[in-house]
Amino acid sequence: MYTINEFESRAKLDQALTDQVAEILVSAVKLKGKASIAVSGGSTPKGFFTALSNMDLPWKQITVTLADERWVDITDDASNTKLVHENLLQNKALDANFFHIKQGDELTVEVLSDLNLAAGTTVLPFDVLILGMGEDGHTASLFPCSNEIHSALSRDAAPLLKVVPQTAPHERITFSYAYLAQSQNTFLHICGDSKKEVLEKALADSDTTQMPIRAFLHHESLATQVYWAE
Ligand SMILES: O=C(O)[C@H](O)[C@@H](O)[C@H](O)[C@H](O)COP(=O)(O)O
Repeated sequence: MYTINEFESRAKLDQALTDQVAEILVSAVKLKGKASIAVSGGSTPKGFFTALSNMDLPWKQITVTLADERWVDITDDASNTKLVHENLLQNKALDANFFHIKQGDELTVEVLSDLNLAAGTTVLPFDVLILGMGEDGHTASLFPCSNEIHSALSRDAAPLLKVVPQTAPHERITFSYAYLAQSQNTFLHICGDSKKEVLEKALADSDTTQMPIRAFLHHESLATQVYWAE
């Protein structure tokens, strides 16, 4: 299930999402002594990252990680790790912890196994998950065009998987649907009229392998909060 929140501007969306996420993270730290947030890459979240980085939160008790990553060097402009370090882990968020899902050069079975073990004990389940969405209805690196989509959407998937999209560059590592869907608070952050049309298409049908974002929108108990501005 889902709710749709529309905003007059991207700046107003960024601030509203920041306020909501900040409240959740503070409550989680008060309750558990720690909190975790998984964010997505792409061009949409930069304003949100900057706004959140300026919030006075208990950042030393908060771990930031990625819903997915391109398997490129973390100095590469395509790296989501680079994007997050340059836009979110700045200002007051400099003290936040970061869980690297890109480690080493090769995405081997051993690397995946180590990462799955580490993720299970440090960041899962996420207190906050920020999803984006591509024009093809992909989210995180759950790509409809990939050969791995069925396993990435299966309920018994491992936390982290390797995905090779056919219509987007780079090998990817992504958290699987089964683990992303355990997040305590899930937000879909999208902007622009074309993304609104993609959302309407996703809501109009249920085939999740065609549009993986549907697995979150049509989930029987997961309340995905859609934040949209033009
Ligand atoms: O690694 C990635 O690219 C993201 O995780 C991906 O899922 C992104 O959120 C969408 O492709 C939307 O990207 P834009 O915000 O650039 O439209």
